[in-house]
Amino acid sequence: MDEKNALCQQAAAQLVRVGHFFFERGWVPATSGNFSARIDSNCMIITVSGWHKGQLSPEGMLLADLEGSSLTTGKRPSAETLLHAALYRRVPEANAVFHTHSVYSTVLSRMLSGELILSDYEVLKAFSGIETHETTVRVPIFPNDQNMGRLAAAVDAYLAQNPDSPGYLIAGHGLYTWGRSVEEACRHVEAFEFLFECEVLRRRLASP
Ligand SMILES: CSCCC(=O)C(=O)COP(=O)(O)O
Ligand SMILES: [Zn+2]
Repeated sequence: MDEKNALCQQAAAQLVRVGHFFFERGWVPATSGNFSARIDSNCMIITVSGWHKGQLSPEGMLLADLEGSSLTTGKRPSAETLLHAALYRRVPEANAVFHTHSVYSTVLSRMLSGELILSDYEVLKAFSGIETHETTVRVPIFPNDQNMGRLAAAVDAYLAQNPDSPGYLIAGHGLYTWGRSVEEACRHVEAFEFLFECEVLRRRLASP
C-alpha cells in the first residue's frame, strides 16, 4: 500500500468515528453535515452526499481536489464540497473541516443577524490560541445560499480579513469549523455546540 492510500485509510477511520459520535450527540440528523480531512497539498477525503453520518463507513467517503472536484468515479461528493475546498485553500494550517446541523446552532443562527459574540466563557480556551475566558470570539453568520460557489466566496472574503476565526454559522443551516487535526476540529465542534447551548439558555433566561 502506498503512503497516500495509508493516509486515506487512517483519515477515513477517524471520520467514521466522528460521524458516529456526532450523530449520537444529535449534531448531524437526517443525513445532514459533512466532514473532510486534508490528505496532501492537492486533495482531501470528504463524505459522500446524502450518506447518513450515524452509519458512516469508509465507503461513504471519496477523494476530491482542493478546487472541489471529485477524484473518485461512481460517488457523488458532498453538495458542500466547495466550502471545504475553499477553507483548505484559505487556511493552510487546517487539516480537517467539520460541518454540523445541531438544534442550537440552527436556532441561534436564525435568531441573530450578522454575528454571534462569545465572551467570558472558560470553554473558549478549547479553541487553539485562546488562553483566557477574557476573550471575545466573533462567529459570523452568513445568509444561507444553495449556490455553493457564491457562499464559499462570501466566507472566503470574511476569512481573508479575519484569519483567526475558528468557525462560522450559516443561517438556518449550521456550523462550519476546522482544526490542525481531526482531534482538534472535533474539539472545536464540541466547544461550539456547548457554547451555542449556553447562549440559547442564557438568552431565554434573560428574557422569559
Ligand atoms: C439533509 S441536510 C441538507 C444538506 C446539507 O445541508 C448537508 O449538510 C448534507 O449535505 P451532503 O450533500 O454533504 O450530504
Ligand atoms: Zn449542511
